[in-house]
Order: sequence, then C-alpha cells, then structure tokens
Amino acid sequence: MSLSGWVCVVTGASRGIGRGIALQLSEAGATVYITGRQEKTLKQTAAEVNERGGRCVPVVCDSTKNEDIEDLFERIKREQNGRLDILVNNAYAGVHAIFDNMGKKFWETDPSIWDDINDTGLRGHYFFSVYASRLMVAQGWGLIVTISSMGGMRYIFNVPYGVGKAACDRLAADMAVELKSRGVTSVSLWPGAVQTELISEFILQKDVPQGADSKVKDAFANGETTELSGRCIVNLAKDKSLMSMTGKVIMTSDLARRYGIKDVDGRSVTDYTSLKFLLTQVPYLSWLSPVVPSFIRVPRFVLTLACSRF
Ligand SMILES: NC(=O)c1ccc[n+]([C@@H]2O[C@H](COP(=O)([O-])OP(=O)(O)OC[C@H]3O[C@@H](n4cnc5c(N)ncnc54)[C@H](O)[C@@H]3O)[C@@H](O)[C@H]2O)c1
Repeated sequence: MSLSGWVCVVTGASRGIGRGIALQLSEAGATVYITGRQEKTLKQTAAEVNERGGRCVPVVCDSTKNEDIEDLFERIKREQNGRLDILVNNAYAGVHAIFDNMGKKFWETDPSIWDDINDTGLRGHYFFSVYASRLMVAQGWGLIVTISSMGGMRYIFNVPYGVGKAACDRLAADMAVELKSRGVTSVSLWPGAVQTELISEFILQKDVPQGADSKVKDAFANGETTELSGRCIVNLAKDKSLMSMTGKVIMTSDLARRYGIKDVDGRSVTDYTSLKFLLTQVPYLSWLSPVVPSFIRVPRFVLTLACSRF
C-alpha cells in the first residue's frame, strides 16, 4: 500500500494517536508534516519515523494560534509546490482536564474546561481544514480525516467532550457537502478505546480509575494500539470508492473489516457494535458472548435512531 510521493499533515503527533498515524503514513512512503507545541517531543516522533525509513517534517505549530497554522500551510505550499494529499485533524488538549475532573457535573467544574477540550480539538480542526482545503481544492483532490469518537453519539466523560465530538462529526459532514464537487473527501474517524501514553497513566496503571467503572478499564486493556488508526487511514486513502464515504462517520473497526486488516500487534480489532461485544457489557448475559458469532452487528440505522434528537 504505497503512499510514495504523497504529502500529509498530522496535527498533534508528538504522542498518542497522532504519533501512531504519522508512523503509519510515513511507513507507507508519504512525507508527513507533524505538528505539536514542543520541538523536543516532535523530534522524538521524527526520529522514530526516520528509524523506520520514513520521512517526516516536525513543525512547531500550536493549533490554537492562527498565525502558526497559516505559516505551516504557506511552508507546505512553498516546499511541496502546493501539493497536499491528506490532513488528519487529531491534536487534542483535553485528556488531562477530562481525567482531573472525572465524575464531576458540568456546573461543579470550572467552565474553562470547555476551552481545554474544544479550542485545540474543534476550533483548531476548523482552521486547519480551511487552509488545507485551499490547497486541496486547487489541485482537485484530497482527504481530510477528523479524529472524533463515540462521544459524538452518546454521553461520555462530560458535557464539553460530547459536544466537541458531535461538532467534529458535523464539521466533517458539512465540509463534505461543500468539498464534494471539488474532489475532496472529508470523513470523521472514530477509533475505539486506544492504549495511548496518557490512557496508560490515567487508567491502565491504576487499580480503579477515578470516577470510572471497571468496564472502562477492561475496554482500554483490550484497546487498539496508537497505530491502528494510521493503518486504517493508509488503506482508506487508497480506496477507489473513497468519495462514496464522504461526510460519514467511520469506525476503525469498519475499516479493519472492509480492508481485512488487524492491529499492528496482530490482534483483531474490537467491533463495539457487534452483539458479541455488547453482551460482555450486560452482567447477566455476558456468558453468552463466547458462543455468539462476531459477524452479528447492530445495524447502522439502529445507531442513527439511538442518537436521534427528534
Ligand atoms: N485515546 C483514546 O482512547 C481515544 C479514543 C477515541 C478517540 N480519541 C480521540 O483521538 C484524538 C487524540 O487523542 P489522544 O488520546 O491521542 O490524545 P493525547 O493527549 O495523547 O495526544 C494529543 C496530541 O495533541 C497535541 N496537542 C495538544 N494541544 C495541542 C496544541 N494546542 N497544538 C498542537 N498540538 C497539541 C499533544 O501534544 C499530543 O501530541 C482526540 O480527539 C481523542 O478524543 C481518543
């Protein structure tokens, strides 16, 4: 699956899912501009990319600073003759705030948590998408992937988290409306539970995570590696029917099934819509899970009905 000659941007790639995506895109041959606030940690990701034989360009770029974003795209325009194939909107500054305030109601929490979660993880995505789209529309091709989560569908963690994720899904969908006739695809990607460095610190290394039940810990203990989303995006980018998915929410498990891929450590990808998984969440029915085939899934129209507000 070669992305040789492709130019990509991954925001927030010094750790977590962004780092994993940068590793996979560069391993597939793309030149990947990676952003973050600190040169030191960006260079660590870049060193790892180089060790695997890939090429990436670390750029200090704070997703909350408009000038930084504008400068990045000016640089890409100059250095790559205006070519940009993929933008991955991933940067996120909310994880500490989420875990520091776990279990509190929104009125008990300092309202600045809204900015912690949504300044980088929503407003920043919009700004990146504007400048990326200018390059992509000019070349008549491109893919924008906005990293979101199941929080876009139902309450998880806190109010600003869910509102931000629903807005990311809507951002991808509404951008798709305007980009479709210009050849540019926009999707929202939901990873499952991912074993990032911060998840390890806040959940996996604790006996009982603060404000969360043990099922949450189990989900992360069986979670995806940080590179699975990247492996999915590499396959998605080469899909001949890519445009048919524009505007949609796609789960990593959907893409793993579509392309027949496993996680980078060889494990199968958990499908949170499979009956097998859902049964594990119901104490008196969980014994049925091992005997239920994994291909039985909740149909998508049921998910649509479940998140309907009418
Ligand atoms: N971890 C999970 O289990 C999981 C599951 C589903 C979806 N997601 C989503 O994936 C995305 C990434 O999450 P993560 O868990 O990898 O987070 P993380 O905190 O591990 O990584 C976020 C990255 O963004 C960077 N960043 C933060 N503020 C920035 C700024 N102002 N400018 C530039 N870079 C900045 C950080 O330095 C870091 O590299 C989020 O949208 C998250 O909600 C995570």
